[in-house]
Amino acid sequence: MSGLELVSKNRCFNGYLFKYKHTSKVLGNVTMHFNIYLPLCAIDSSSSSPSPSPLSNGSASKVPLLYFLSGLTCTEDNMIIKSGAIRFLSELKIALVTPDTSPRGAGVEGEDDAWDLGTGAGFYVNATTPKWSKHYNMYSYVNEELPELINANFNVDSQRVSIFGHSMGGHGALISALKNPGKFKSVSLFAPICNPIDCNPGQKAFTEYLGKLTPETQPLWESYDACCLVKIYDGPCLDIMLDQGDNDDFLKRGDLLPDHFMAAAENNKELVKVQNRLHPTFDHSYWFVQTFIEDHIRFHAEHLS
Ligand SMILES: N[C@@H](CCC(=O)N[C@@H](CS)C(=O)NCC(=O)O)C(=O)O
Repeated sequence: MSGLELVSKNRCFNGYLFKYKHTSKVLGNVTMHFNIYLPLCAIDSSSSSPSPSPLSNGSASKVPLLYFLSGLTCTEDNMIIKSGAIRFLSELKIALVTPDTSPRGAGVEGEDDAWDLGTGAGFYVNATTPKWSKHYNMYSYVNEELPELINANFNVDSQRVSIFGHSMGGHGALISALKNPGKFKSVSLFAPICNPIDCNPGQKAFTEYLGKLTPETQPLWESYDACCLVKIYDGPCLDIMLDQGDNDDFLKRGDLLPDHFMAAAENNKELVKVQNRLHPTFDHSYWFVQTFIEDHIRFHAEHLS
C-alpha cells in the first residue's frame, strides 16, 4: 500500500476506523498520521484477510468523502473522538479523513514553544520563510499529497468530495475550497478563523510562515485569507454552512471575525451562498461541534448524493 502503514483498525457502527502513518514528502519527510473512516460498503468483502481490508480492489464500491480540518493544538484524533461524527457517516455511507494540523517532530527551532505556532498550528499554508519552509507546507499536504494518497488507496469517489473544519481548520477548509473551484461540492465551518490577516493568531502565524506584512508579501498573505479569496472566487456556485456559538471566547476577542466573512461574501453572492447560524450560549469547544455535527454531515450528504 504505497507508503502507508496501518497503525490501528477498529470497528465502529457499520464501518471501520483506520489510522495510518506515512512519510510526507511535502512536509520534509516527517512521519504523519491520519484517520480514515470507511463504511462497510467501501471495504473489500472478498479479502482473504479475516479483518476487512481497506484496499481498493474486489467488490467494494466507491463512496463520497469528507475531509475535516481541525483547530489549534489538535491532532488527527480530536475530532474523530469528540465530535460523534461516525454514527452519521455510517448511516449515510460517507468516508471521512481527519489529517493532523501540522508536521510533527520537524525539529524547527521553537516549534513547540507556543500553542498557536509550530506544532499543532500549521495554519494550512505553505511557508515561504527559510526557517519554516522545509516542513510547514500544510496547504500542499491537505490539498495535494494527502488526497493523492487517499484516492490511490481507498474506495473513495474523487469526484464527490466535501470539506469542513473547526477554528483554524475552518480557515483551512474555506481557503481550500475558495482556491480550488469545483474541487469540493460543499464546505461547512464550526467557528472558523475567517480573516487571518486581520486577527492576532493569524497575523502571528502569517508573519512567521510567510514573512512580515509588506507591500511585497501582501499578495501572498491575501492568497491565504478567506475574506480576500471569497471576493474573487469565480468557480461553480459554492454552498457554505457556517455555525458559530455566541459564547465563544475566540469570537469575543476578535480572532474569528465571521462578520467580516459575511460582508466579503456579500460581494459575490451569486456564486457563494453562506448559511450563517449563530447559536446562543454555545462556546468554542467540541461540545459545540458535537451538537451540530449531524447538521453538517447531512448538509454535505445532500451535496454529495
Ligand atoms: N489555548 C488553548 C485552547 C486551544 C483550543 O481551544 N483549541 C481548539 C481549536 S482552536 C481545540 O479544538 N482544542 C482541542 C480540543 O478541544 O480537543 C490551549 O492551549 O489548548
